[in-house]
Amino acid sequence: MDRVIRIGTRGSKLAVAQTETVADKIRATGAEVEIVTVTTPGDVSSKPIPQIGVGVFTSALREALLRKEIDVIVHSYKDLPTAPAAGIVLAAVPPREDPRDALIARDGLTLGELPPGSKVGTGAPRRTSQLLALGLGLEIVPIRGNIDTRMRKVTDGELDAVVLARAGLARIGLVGAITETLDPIQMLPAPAQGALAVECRAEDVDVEHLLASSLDDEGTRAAVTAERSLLAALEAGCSAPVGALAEIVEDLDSEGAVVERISLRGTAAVEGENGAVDMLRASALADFAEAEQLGRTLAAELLDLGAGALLSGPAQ
Ligand SMILES: NCc1[nH]cc(CCC(=O)O)c1CC(=O)O
Repeated sequence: MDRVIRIGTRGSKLAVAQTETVADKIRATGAEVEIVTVTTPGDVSSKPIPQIGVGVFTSALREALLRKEIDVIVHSYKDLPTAPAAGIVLAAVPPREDPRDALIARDGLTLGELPPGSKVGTGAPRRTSQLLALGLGLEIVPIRGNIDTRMRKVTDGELDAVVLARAGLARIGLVGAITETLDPIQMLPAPAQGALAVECRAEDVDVEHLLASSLDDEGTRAAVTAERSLLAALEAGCSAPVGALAEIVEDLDSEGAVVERISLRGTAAVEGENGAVDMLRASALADFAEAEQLGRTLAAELLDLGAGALLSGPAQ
């Protein structure tokens, strides 16, 4: 590569940390890399995400990419809208971090140890509905802001606990604060949680190849494709009460040879009786090459169960 590759990132500690890991991998190929910080409306406003609009964090970066102010974007994959962006390709999906959600509670408590009435902070309808559906009598308090701000609410005693993505905490060196990593049986992560999406301009073929060869992980791409296809087929976005987790598992084919397949679990929150929250759940297995179809199949099953009437807005 005979030019400097400019990677755009949001200014948050998490965004910068994940951009630096990607930058290091690209530098290892011998290419020269520069990191450019782009401020997005989502960083400036403190309103709840559903009010600012989906994709607030990504649009500003994508506009800068198309204006050629930057050449590469590193996104938290789960924050991307499901609709494709014109002129932009997903050049690489690097190996995923642990996709699970994590609890950070006072006094080292786990979810089951929090007494009824405990205040748990989260701004995500998906986390809110799954927490409420556990029937623990928790009081969900809407919060947002970066990871440090959310954690401080527990240290300050304003909240008993917060729920955050384990991957984000790991990337900024804070896994030590986790008091429980939540089992996906209790809390299915957001589609693509823990994964990164590395984009470039569609016409920038040299950069696309460099990113694909130095960063892409086939297994992560397949898993995330299945999860996001489920989300898209439910016509839901990144702030929907939808959880999904795909895992690559070993299975035997009809001749007894070991093959890799994709196992997908999904959940969607709908309004139950008397304003209660019902979590619909379903699972399915498919061949490795059928990720996209697997997501659609599972979405169809959830729709059959009643997922057409997803809880809307922050499910408080
Ligand atoms: N919506 C904010 C956001 N986007 C990505 C992550 C964490 C890292 C990841 O999931 O890749 C977070 C914070 C969180 O949910 O705790």
